[in-house]
Amino acid sequence: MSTLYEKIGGKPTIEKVVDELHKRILADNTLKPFFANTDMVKQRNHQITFFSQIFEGPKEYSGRPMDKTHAGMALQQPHFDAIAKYLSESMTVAGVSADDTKAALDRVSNLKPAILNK
Ligand code: HEM
Repeated sequence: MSTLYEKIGGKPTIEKVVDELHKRILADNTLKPFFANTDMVKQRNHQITFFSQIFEGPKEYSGRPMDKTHAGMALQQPHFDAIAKYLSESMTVAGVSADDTKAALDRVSNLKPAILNK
C-alpha cells in the first residue's frame, strides 16, 4: 500500500504545493503580517519537510512543534480556515486528486487544536 506522500507524487509535488501556498498567504492582507519577520526560505524548507512527514514521507522535519510555533500569535478559526483553503487550492493546482487533497486536509485539521493553542 502506498503512502499519501507517494500517491501525491512525493517531494516535487510538495515543493510545488508549498510554493503555491506561500504565494497565496503573502497575497492575503489578513495573513501576510504574521510572516513579516519570518525567513521565508527557511519557512519553505520547514513546510516541505513538515508536510512530507505528516503525509508519511521521510521524517526530516527539524522545526518546532505546532503548539510552540504558533503560541502567542492569538490565531483564531478564520486564520486556520484561510490557510486550509489555500492549502486545498494549492494541492489542486499541483495536480493532487480531490480524494488525496481531502485526506491531506484531514491530517492538517487534526493539528488545529495545537495550532490554535485551544
Ligand atoms: C493550517 C495549518 C498550519 C500548518 C500545518 C502550519 C505549519 C507551520 C510550520 C511547519 C511552521 C515552521 C515552524 C518552524 O520553523 O519551527 C510554521 C511557522 C509559522 N506559522 Fe504556521 N501552520 C499552520 C497555520 C498557521 C496559521 C493559521 C498562521 C497565521 C495566520 C500561521 C503562521 C505561522 C508563522 C508566522 C510561522 C513562522 C514563525 C516564525 O517565523 O518563527 N500558521 N507553521
